Amino acid sequence: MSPRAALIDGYSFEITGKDTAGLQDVSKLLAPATCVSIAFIPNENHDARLAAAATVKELGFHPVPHISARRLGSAAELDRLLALFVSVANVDRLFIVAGDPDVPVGPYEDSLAIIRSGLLSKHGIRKVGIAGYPEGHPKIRNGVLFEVLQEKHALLTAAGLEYDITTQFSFDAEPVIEWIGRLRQAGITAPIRIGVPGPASVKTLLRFATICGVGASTKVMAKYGLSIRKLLNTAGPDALVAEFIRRLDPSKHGSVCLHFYPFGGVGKTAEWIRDFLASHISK
Ligand SMILES: NC(=O)C1=CN([C@@H]2O[C@H](COP(=O)(O)OP(=O)(O)OC[C@H]3O[C@@H](n4cnc5c(N)ncnc54)[C@H](O)[C@@H]3O)[C@@H](O)[C@H]2O)C=CC1
Ligand SMILES: Nc1nc(=O)c2c([nH]1)NC[C@@H]1CN(c3ccc(C(=O)N[C@@H](CCC(=O)O)C(=O)O)cc3)CN21
Repeated sequence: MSPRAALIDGYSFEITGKDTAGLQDVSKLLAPATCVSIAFIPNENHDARLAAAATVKELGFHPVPHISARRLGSAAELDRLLALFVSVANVDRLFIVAGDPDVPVGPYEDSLAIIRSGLLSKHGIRKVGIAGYPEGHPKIRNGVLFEVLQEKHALLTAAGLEYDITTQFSFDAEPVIEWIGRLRQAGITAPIRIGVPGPASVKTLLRFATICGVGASTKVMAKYGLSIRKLLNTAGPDALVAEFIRRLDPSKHGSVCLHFYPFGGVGKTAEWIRDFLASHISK
């Protein structure tokens, strides 16, 4: 494997319950033991999330269920859900996020509340993923995001839990590279998974950008190959990933790899990864 492919080697992948059959179809294209996250989206229930985790495990991958703090009704619900993830899919890692609701439906306001609950250790969780926002968050001030990141670092480290940071997807490498540099300067050495979109139509990418609160200036859209006059065109992360390969320096930016958000296109994303690795392996 060339150093150019090192960024993509160790990549992770994200699905929803509805992508399970699609993942089965392309499972041979993905590296064994890939971390596959299961998003906690509002129109799916726990049964769908559990079935997805079980399939991910059966296919030889590591299931990484998302836990959305604000969408949980009670501590008992979280306790039961974690027990089920362990029993149906041997889950030992989770991605903990606050979630999009403006008002929490139950007792957990944010991901720190889940980390503090003690339930992770109770269920044998050893690795935790948390979110990072190189371009900020529409509802959370940058100062708060940074303080919370440092608090999570302190709490997770003190609890003896390994953790990594997955970034919100982005169409622009510049702010992501800058943000990684700032984190490293602040002494945060955790592995970072850079969120990148899989290949999808311009229409799909813009719809998900809206759903997830990700902005895209005209300049950034043009650089990524997104034209609002050509909504049916497909745009892939080729140039974005090439820029990361060109500019990331392991001695300065530490452990960094890619996290793919396929936005419904699990097959297309898996093929993109296979083709990318094939074209970089000998270079
Ligand atoms: N990056 C990802 O893959 C995903 C991101 N999200 C987004 O995550 C956001 C924050 O999650 P974390 O980074 O875990 O934050 P967090 O749990 O670390 O919270 C940081 C601070 O922001 C506040 N906050 C969190 N969510 C909020 C919301 N929806 N509205 C207003 N204030 C909020 C919290 O009260 C806390 O003060 C969610 O709002 C959502 O937009 C949701 C699912 C997946
Ligand atoms: N703010 C925010 N919320 C999230 O839930 C989220 C992020 N950001 N960033 C990255 C990932 C992407 N995730 C998502 C978000 C929504 C769907 C979703 O709603 N899917 C719908 C289809 C929506 C559509 O096609 O318009 C579905 O039914 O699968 C899937 C994955 C979860 N994550």
